[in-house]
Amino acid sequence: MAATSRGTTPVPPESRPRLTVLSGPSGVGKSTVVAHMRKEHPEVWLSVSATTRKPRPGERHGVQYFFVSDEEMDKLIANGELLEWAEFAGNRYGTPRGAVLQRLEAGEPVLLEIDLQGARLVRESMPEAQLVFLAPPSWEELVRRLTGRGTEPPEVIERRLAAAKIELAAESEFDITLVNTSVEDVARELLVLMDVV
Ligand SMILES: Nc1nc2c(ncn2[C@@H]2O[C@H](COP(=O)(O)OP(=O)(O)O)[C@@H](O)[C@H]2O)c(=O)[nH]1
Ligand SMILES: Nc1ncnc2c1ncn2[C@@H]1O[C@H](COP(=O)(O)OP(=O)(O)O)[C@@H](O)[C@H]1O
Repeated sequence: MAATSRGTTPVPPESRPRLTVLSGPSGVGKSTVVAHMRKEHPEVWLSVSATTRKPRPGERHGVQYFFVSDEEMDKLIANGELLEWAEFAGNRYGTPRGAVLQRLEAGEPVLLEIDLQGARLVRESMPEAQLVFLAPPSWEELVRRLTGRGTEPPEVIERRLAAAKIELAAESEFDITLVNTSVEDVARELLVLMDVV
């Protein structure tokens, strides 16, 4: 039989790594943990979402997000191009479907960093996905991190903290909770959960 490269041979569904979803309140440290994890394990594929949020200083189109207009987001939704999408604190965010399915089919570990509403939608459409909740060591520490990041004005912080209360109350819907006390520890635990180490 002719040899086929790994990239072109779909891995049978039963031996594919599961899709992993990481959720948790804004400011808990999701991006920090994921960046730490991918520094040592770049093979972990992180989906890049589309968002109508404006870029923060230093954020680049196609890296942290695909920054799209309201009209472009309308089209992505209407054309069924998103695996899930949700409105969070006044902006829309969605996961491009095609890239995620391709990576899973190729047998690569895939990570989505999305909000609670998105995690619930993934649970419905892909029940085999594992849902991981990243929790802060305390409410006070969450407020400190979100405020200390200095990327949002006070009214946006208020909105995100209001969302955080709802998200923290939904922790039990997740398969596992990791408390973000140490970035290194959480990154390692996630790699274990994703079968990468
Ligand atoms: N449902 C959904 N949520 C997303 C997506 N991308 C990002 N989010 C979530 O949207 C929320 C706000 O993200 P962002 O504005 O980048 O703020 P940050 O997470 O506090 O840095 C976070 O909970 C993200 O996990 C997506 O594609 N779908
Ligand atoms: N374990 C931790 N201990 C202390 N500070 C942390 C920790 N994890 C993240 N941070 C800090 O908290 C802030 C929010 O982290 P970030 O990764 O942007 O959160 P999220 O992506 O969940 O919104 C950042 O300033 C980050 O440096």
